[in-house]
This record gives sequence, structure tokens and C-alpha cells, in this order.
Amino acid sequence: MNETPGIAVTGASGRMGQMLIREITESDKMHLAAAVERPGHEWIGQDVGTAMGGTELGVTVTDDAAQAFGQVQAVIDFTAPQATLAFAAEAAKAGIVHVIGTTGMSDDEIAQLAPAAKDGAVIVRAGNMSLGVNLLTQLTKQVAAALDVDYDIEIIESHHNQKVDAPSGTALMLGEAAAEGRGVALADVSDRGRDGITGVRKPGDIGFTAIRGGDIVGEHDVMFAAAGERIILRHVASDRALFARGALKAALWGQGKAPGEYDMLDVLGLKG
Ligand SMILES: NC(=O)C1=CN([C@@H]2O[C@H](COP(=O)(O)OP(=O)(O)OC[C@H]3O[C@@H](n4cnc5c(N)ncnc54)[C@H](O)[C@@H]3O)[C@@H](O)[C@H]2O)C=CC1
Ligand SMILES: O=C(O)C1=N[C@H](C(=O)O)C[C@H](O)C1
Repeated sequence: MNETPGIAVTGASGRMGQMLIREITESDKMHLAAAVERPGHEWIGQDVGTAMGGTELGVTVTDDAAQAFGQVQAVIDFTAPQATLAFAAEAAKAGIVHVIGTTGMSDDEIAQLAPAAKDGAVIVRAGNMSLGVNLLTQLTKQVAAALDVDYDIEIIESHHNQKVDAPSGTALMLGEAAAEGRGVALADVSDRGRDGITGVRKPGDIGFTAIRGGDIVGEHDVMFAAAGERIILRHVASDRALFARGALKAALWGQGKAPGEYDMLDVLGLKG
């Protein structure tokens, strides 16, 4: 019998799902106990290892999240907003850790996670699970607090051509951090999707630009642009394993924690 925490991966066939499965099977601190895909997916009923083109892992892909979550200590979920909301409700019923990497959730959808956290799920959610980006949010907050509105803040993100949401979850985390540093609400100053005769830039706005192309894993710049100088804070991810390792860390960190909503700053001890 395996004494390490059992982990379920949702969206098992996805870019992050497969990366997570590889990282979990290589870890001696946890084991893969379930793999979930959406109903009708061609992998349902297959061994997840062979479906991925490798050796058998002894875990059959299922679309029954309730049953899968009943057998595990944590679920790691990089899927889509509506799927994540359904998984949060099931994680609450099972009383397990729900690590959420899914981005593109609206404010209303994020608010819908609260009942699950109240009812028994230990939710750890972040638009980016890497140490580097979470550190960058703290640096962004500090720099934004130190500079006045003569420094225009622009967030530029680049991702692969299959990404479906914009701005990225990371860009929004960085925008929130910059707004917090300035003591304003991001919703009041956010400038997204410029096109046509936009008028001149409003002082104090935080601008967002999204680039999509090829196989870019994820790149983020926070630019502070003033007359005569620019300060640029940059993070470049070159391997999705980075995000997967952060998610594994979160799944272990959440064991034994009280139900509630947490983020990667809690996991990494960077809050302050
Ligand atoms: N927080 C972080 O560090 C990171 C977050 N992401 C986010 O993770 C999400 C997934 O990204 P990718 O893996 O690139 O996308 P993907 O499209 O390759 O994978 C998504 C998977 O979710 C599955 N899925 C959708 N609905 C489902 C349902 N109801 N039940 C079970 N499975 C379902 C799909 O079939 C697919 O296999 C995106 O929101 C992305 O932005 C991606 C990388 C890092
Ligand atoms: O979809 C992706 O690929 C990524 N999504 C996350 C985001 O929206 O910021 C994290 C990372 O940049 C990769």
C-alpha cells in the first residue's frame, strides 16, 4: 500500500495535465491515483500512461470526478472555468485539497469558489504556480509603490497560439500587484484591448497587451515607462514543468490545512 498522498489530475490529456502526470509519477512524495477527462473524451476508459504514449500507469481515465475525488487526498486542476467550478463542489464534498491553475475565470466565477472553500475544500488557486512569477508580483508591488503616476505601467504577455484567454492569469496577477502598490483598484485603472482612435493614455492607467504565437510557454514584462527611462521587470518560462512542480508543492502544502482559499504566496511563504 502506498502511504504518500494520492493525487487526481483533471484535464489529464491537456498540455498541463500530461506534464502534471509526468511530474507526479517521478515524485516519491505523492502518487497518481486518478485521471479525469471530460465526458466523451477519447481517453476515457484507457490507461492514462498508454494514452500518453508511454508505459501503463495502472490508472484508468474516467469522467466520474465524484468517484475519483473520493479516492484521493488532492486534485490538481488545469482545465477550464466551468469545469473548475464543478470540480470545486466535488472537492468540497470529498474534503480534499483542490489546486486550481485554471485561468480565464471571471470575477463572478471566482466568487463562486467561496462556498466550496467554506464547505470543506482546501483551495489553492494561482494564475501562475512558479516561484519566479510569484516573487515578481512582490517586486512589482514594491516598484509600483515607490514610483508615482509619471511612470506608466504596461503589462505585456506572450503565449502559444492555443491559449484561449487574455490577458493571461499571470498578467492579471501582476496588474493586481501593481494596483495594490499604487493603492488603487485594478478594475478602476485597467486599460485592455486598445484599438482605433483611443485618445491619449490616461495617467495612472495600467495597460495590458497580449501576444499569441507559436509555442511560447509564457513570458511577462511589467514596464514602468517615464520620460527618459523605462524599468522592465521580466519573467520568462521556458518549460511547463515549472508550473507543474509548483502545483505539486501546493498539493502537499495543503494537506492538513483548514478549508479555505489560499494562493501560491501562502505556499511559498512570500506573503507580506
Ligand atoms: N496557473 C498556472 O501556473 C498555469 C495555468 N495554466 C492554465 O491551465 C489551463 C489549461 O491549460 P492547458 O493545459 O494549456 O490547456 P489544454 O487545452 O491543453 O488542456 C485543458 C484540458 O482540460 C480538459 N477539460 C475541459 N473541460 C473538462 C471537464 N469538464 N472535465 C475534465 N477535463 C476537462 C480538456 O479536455 C483538456 O484536456 C488554462 O486555463 C491555462 O491558462 C496553464 C499553465 C500554467
Ligand atoms: O495557458 C498557458 O499556457 C499559461 N497560462 C497561465 C496564465 O494564463 O498566465 C500561466 C502561464 O503563463 C502559461
